[in-house]
Amino acid sequence: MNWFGFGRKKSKSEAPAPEEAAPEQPAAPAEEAPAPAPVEDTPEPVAGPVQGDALTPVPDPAMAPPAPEVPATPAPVQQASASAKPEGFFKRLASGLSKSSAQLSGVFTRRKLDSEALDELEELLIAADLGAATAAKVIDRLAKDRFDKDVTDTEIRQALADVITETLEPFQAPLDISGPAPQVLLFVGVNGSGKTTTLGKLAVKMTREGASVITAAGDTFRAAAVEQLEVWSKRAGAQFLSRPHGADAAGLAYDAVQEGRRTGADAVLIDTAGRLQNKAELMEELRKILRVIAKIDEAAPHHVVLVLDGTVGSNAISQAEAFMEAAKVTGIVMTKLDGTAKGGALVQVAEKFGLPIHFIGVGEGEDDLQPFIARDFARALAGLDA
Ligand SMILES: Nc1nc2c(ncn2[C@@H]2O[C@H](COP(=O)(O)OP(=O)(O)OP(=O)(O)O)[C@@H](O)[C@H]2O)c(=O)[nH]1
Repeated sequence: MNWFGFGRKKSKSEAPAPEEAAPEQPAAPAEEAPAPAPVEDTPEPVAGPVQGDALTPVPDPAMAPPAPEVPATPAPVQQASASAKPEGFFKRLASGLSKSSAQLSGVFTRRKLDSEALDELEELLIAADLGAATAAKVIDRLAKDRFDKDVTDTEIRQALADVITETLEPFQAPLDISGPAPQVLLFVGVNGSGKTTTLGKLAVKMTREGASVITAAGDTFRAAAVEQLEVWSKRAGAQFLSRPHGADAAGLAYDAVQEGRRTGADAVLIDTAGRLQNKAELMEELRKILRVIAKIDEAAPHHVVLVLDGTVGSNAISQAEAFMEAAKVTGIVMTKLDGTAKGGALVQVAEKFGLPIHFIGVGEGEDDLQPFIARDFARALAGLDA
């Protein structure tokens, strides 16, 4: 299954190698893409003191997830591949979501489905971050079919899985990068949500499927993020672009898209900062990146992927709202579903925003980014077998 939609590996004639493409495909025409750097958007001041401020937590609660761990480098390659091989796809998903499914198992102690049992069940579903609407649907379904009857644990889990599947199926969508090359993907989200890791994992998946990929370390304020992306890019065999610490991220994004055109790359993946001095500044930086990229290709970025931290539960909604306004988000990846009992929040996010869900993260390794399949997610969340 190809989850990127860019089809088979391109032949040389379809996707010229960098050396072949360069002379024929210079930078875009001057009126479309002013060279050498974006002109209207002057680089932001990046004086030394900014560094300290840039790392200061944002006061807005919607923008600040609870103290994420952000190591300087991604998980070692050996760890990633060792954890990837032995288990099947569903087993890995189920083990990733085990904390969330365990959270729901407190539900299934009663045998007779009377009003009290239904109320208790509803409360537990809401506490598991599934949201009131989904909880009510599960309760309605059970009440309709099984009220005052004995129910088994499996029957309740099945009803839950069915409702979640029906709710999420419309949002199951591969990341389609089959459009004109280079497809430009911008990764946005609060700091620590997993943007850099997700971008790295995607770069690995894409290059494995035969795509030529450029990565751009647009989080120029966090040195570790740049190093982290460089490691992932080497692992993926992707071309990596960065700029000195504190440099203008929009300028880097511009260069990356130009480079993608010049080399005939399939995809340009641009990381962004999750935290600047404040939320307004972060959003302005994102808008600036969008403006600058559009000077080269008005259809770019083709995808704005919002990376949400699954461990924050329903707070993911307020995080998403902030980015929705500034960045015209086109799809969602929810990460860290392995480390949380709040995986049910994905259902709320989907219902609220109605955006495609491309992938979910169930670990730090390169194979821990799984295509989002509603039925599998629902069954794993409900603690059922594949
Ligand atoms: N357990 C687990 N950890 C993850 C997952 N995705 C990312 N992480 C970890 O979460 C931490 C933060 O990830 P990053 O990719 O650095 O987050 P970021 O959004 O780029 O952060 P900033 O650069 O500060 O904006 C790292 O330790 C990642 O390894 C996941 O699906 N599961």
